[in-house]
Order: sequence, then structure tokens, then C-alpha cells
Amino acid sequence: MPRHSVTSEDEDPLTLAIAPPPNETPAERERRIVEEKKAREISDIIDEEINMQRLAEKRENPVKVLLLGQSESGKTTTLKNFQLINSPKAFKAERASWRAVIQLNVARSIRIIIDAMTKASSSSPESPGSLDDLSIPDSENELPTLTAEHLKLKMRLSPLLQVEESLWRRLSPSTAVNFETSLTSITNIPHFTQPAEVYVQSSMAWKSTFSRLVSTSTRRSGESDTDIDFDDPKDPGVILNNCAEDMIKLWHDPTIRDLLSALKIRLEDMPGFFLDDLERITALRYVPSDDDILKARLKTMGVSEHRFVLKTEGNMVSRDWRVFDVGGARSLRAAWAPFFEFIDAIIFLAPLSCFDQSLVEDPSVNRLEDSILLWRSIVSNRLLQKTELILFLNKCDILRAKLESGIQFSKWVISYGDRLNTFEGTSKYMKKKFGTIHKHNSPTARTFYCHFTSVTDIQSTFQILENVKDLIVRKSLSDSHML
Ligand SMILES: Nc1nc2c(ncn2[C@@H]2O[C@H](COP(=O)(O)OP(=O)(O)OP(=O)(O)O)[C@@H](O)[C@H]2O)c(=O)[nH]1
Ligand SMILES: [Mg+2]
Repeated sequence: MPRHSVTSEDEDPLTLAIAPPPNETPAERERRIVEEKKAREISDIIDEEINMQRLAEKRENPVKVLLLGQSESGKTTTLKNFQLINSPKAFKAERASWRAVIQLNVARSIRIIIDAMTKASSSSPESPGSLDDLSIPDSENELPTLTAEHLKLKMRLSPLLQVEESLWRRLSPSTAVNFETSLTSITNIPHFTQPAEVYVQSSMAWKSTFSRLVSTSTRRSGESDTDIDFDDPKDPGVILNNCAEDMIKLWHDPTIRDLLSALKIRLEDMPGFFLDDLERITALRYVPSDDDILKARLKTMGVSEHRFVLKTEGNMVSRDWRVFDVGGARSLRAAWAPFFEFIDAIIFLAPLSCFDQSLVEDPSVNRLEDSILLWRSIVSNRLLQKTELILFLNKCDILRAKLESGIQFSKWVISYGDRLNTFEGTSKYMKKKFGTIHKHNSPTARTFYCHFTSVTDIQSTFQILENVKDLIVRKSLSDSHML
């Protein structure tokens, strides 16, 4: 029998179901109220537990950061700083791998000089039959003349070409064919071409290739860095050591310096430059320092993810962090988009020093211009309107050195006009340019976070990354209403 004889269409069935019976006695009423109170208390406890669980899940939810910017902008170097600060043990355990990359960087720099010497020899009047002469511009006909001593030096350094090739093969076996192609093209074409770079697919465990150099059997007590197996027969350390004197001679030779300058090759501004440290780096028991590892250059082709547990200063919350490092070359940028759906923050690196350089992928595009366009596309992307964007105007140390060497910023950035050719003037100008783009292209108003960086400088980068870390964590906590 229904409890209620009268129902209305407007009455909620749930209200009807839980309504007290119409003929309830006072004792029944009292018992019902006590039971309802108990039920409410249980329900409150359950609600609270659910809320606590949700908060805990948010706490466990990692902070996800994506490093973006064109190739050579400093993404992987920023990641190395994160590793150095947050997992120093893991960072140091990779010394053997980075040692190999540094050896490769040295061999590559020497190859660039050797290629330049080949070009100088083939453009000299003694070789009139050379095809090269037909296509070398007038200014380049004035390349300095090399002596027999130079040519002997070049011969003696040829084993370094094999060092480069064998390290290349070990780092990226799938690219061995590319290496040969690039070598052939370099020796045949008349104009100087920058040799192809060695790169790694993130999916490839290239570091484990070199951890084969790690040998516990050779570990001696009291030596902290003996995780490098200096006696490995494949280790090119011995060849580099044998060539050390000749490399130093070559790099300090005034004719070679004139030749490089005539060809507008500034090795000292190129990534992976170690020629000023040859004596130290070619020592038989060379172990890379933290600074060396930050300066080592290895191009990223894929995507790599790195995990850290970070504590925030002044806040006892420790959070899992995932930092994603991607390749910045043009052909690789399509791989960025899937991250936009779930990323909390982007650290965007725009190198300021490259105002006078063009993209390797497309020499008709100025690198600074490419960074500006890239920044605009990231800032205006609707999927990223809630993502924190932190801009690193990077390579400030190289910018300073270039301006001090007399290179005119306004020759490349015409709009800079006749302002002073100083670091302060040019960097401020560029910050304003990036800031204006940020202001006018963001789908919704947001704060412009910008730092002048030289991410190869461990000390200054440490402070900046601490600030960035605090900013991102504060923002993510306030988004989840935990602050
Ligand atoms: N002097 C100087 N060198 C830098 C700075 N930032 C990066 N480099 C060097 O520039 C080179 C390129 O840096 P990476 O971090 O490999 O560049 P990336 O953005 O990861 O490049 P891709 O992997 O090709 O996308 C490395 O040899 C770095 O040591 C800087 O602020 N100052
Ligand atoms: Mg990289």
C-alpha cells in the first residue's frame, strides 16, 4: 500500500520516497531523526575522504613541462641543468657518454678546419685545373696560401676523421650511410659546407652504448671517476692524445686563423666548441667537468622524457615533474602538437646571439626571425591559452661577445636603427619585441615571464630554474585550489 494517498505531479519522487510516514508516532519520529543524523555523519565522512583522495591525486599529478625552441636554442642544455640540480647522481653517472660526445665535437671542429684547408689548397693558383676555381667567388680567391708544413699537419690529423666516423656509428648506427654521404659531399663541393651533425633518436639508448665504457672491474678504491673505462680498445682517447700537439698547433696557427676568418667560420661561436681546452680534453685520463657536459653538443631528433621529484622552497610539497625535450629542427616540429593538450608549462628558448645566422634547414631564413615567428605561433595557440609560457632569451654570453667583437646588430635587425650596439640596448629591444607579441597575440591576457639566460652557465641558470620551478608549482596549486 502506498504511504501517500495524495500525490501531485510536481512532487519529486525522491522527496516522496524519503518523506516520513504520515501516521508516525512521536517515538518513531525520534528514532528516525537519530538515524538520519547518523546517516548524515557517515555521508560527511565519506565526502571528506573523497575530497582528501582528490587532493592527494592532484598532489600526485605530475607537473609537466615542455622545452621548446628552434634547433640549437639550448633545450637539451636546459634539461641538463634540471638533471644536474635535481638528480646529480644520474647526471654524473653519464660522464662516460658525454666524454664520447665531447671527443666527437673536437673531431668535428678539426674536420671543419681540414675541409677549409682542402678548399684553400684547391683554390690556390697551383691547381688551375680544379673545377672549384670556376665557382669560388673573388673574395674567396684571396684565401691564404698553405705551406707544405700545413699539408703535413693535415695528413697527420687524418686519423681524427676515422675517430669521428666510428663515434658517429656508435652513437647513431642507423645514420652510418648518411655519414658517408656527407663526407663525400664535403670533399667534392667547392663551397664550404658545414658537415652534417651527429644526432640521436631519443628512443635510442645511446647513453647505454657508452655505458659499455663503464667498467666496474677497473674501479680502484679512492678514485671517484673511474667509471670510465680508459682501457677500452674502442675508446678514441689514445688517438686524440696522439694528435693533441698537432691539433693545438693547427688551432693556433695564424694562417689557419686567417683562412677561417676569410671563410667567415667562427668555430668559437659554434656549438660543441672545445678547441681552447685541447690540452685538458685530450689528456689520457680526461673526465668531463659539469661545464664540459653542458657545452657538449648532440642534436635531438625525437622526444625524450625526464622525471624528477622536486621540492619547492618555502613549501613542503614535493611533486613529480616530467620535463619533455624535443628536437627543434623544422622537420621535427610537427611532433610538438600532441603535447599541447596536457602540458602545464612551456619553457621557450629563443637564442639572441643568432641574429646574424640562418637556419641550417633553410639558409634563406634568419634564425632570430624564425624564433620570433615560432614564439608568435606558440603564444597565439588556443590550446595553450591556459599554459604558463616562460621565455628564455638565451645565449646572452655569445650575444655580448659578438657585439664586443664589432658585429653590428642593426645590420641584421634593420629596425634597431642607430641605437647603441650594446648588450643592454639590443637585449632590452628584443625583450620588448617578444613581450609585444605576447601581449597582442595571447588569446586571453596573461603575465609575460621572461629571463635573460646563458644556460651553459650553471650558477645563473640554477637561480633562474629555481624561480621558474616556484612559479610553475604555485600556479598549478592555485589552479587546483590548493593555495
Ligand atoms: N655559449 C653558450 N652556448 C650555449 C647556450 N645554450 C646552449 N648552448 C650550446 O649550444 C649548443 C646547442 O644547444 P642544445 O641544448 O643542444 O640545443 P637544442 O635546442 O637542444 O637543439 P636541438 O636538439 O637540435 O633541437 C650546445 O653545444 C650548447 O652547449 C648558451 O646560453 N651559451
Ligand atoms: Mg636537443
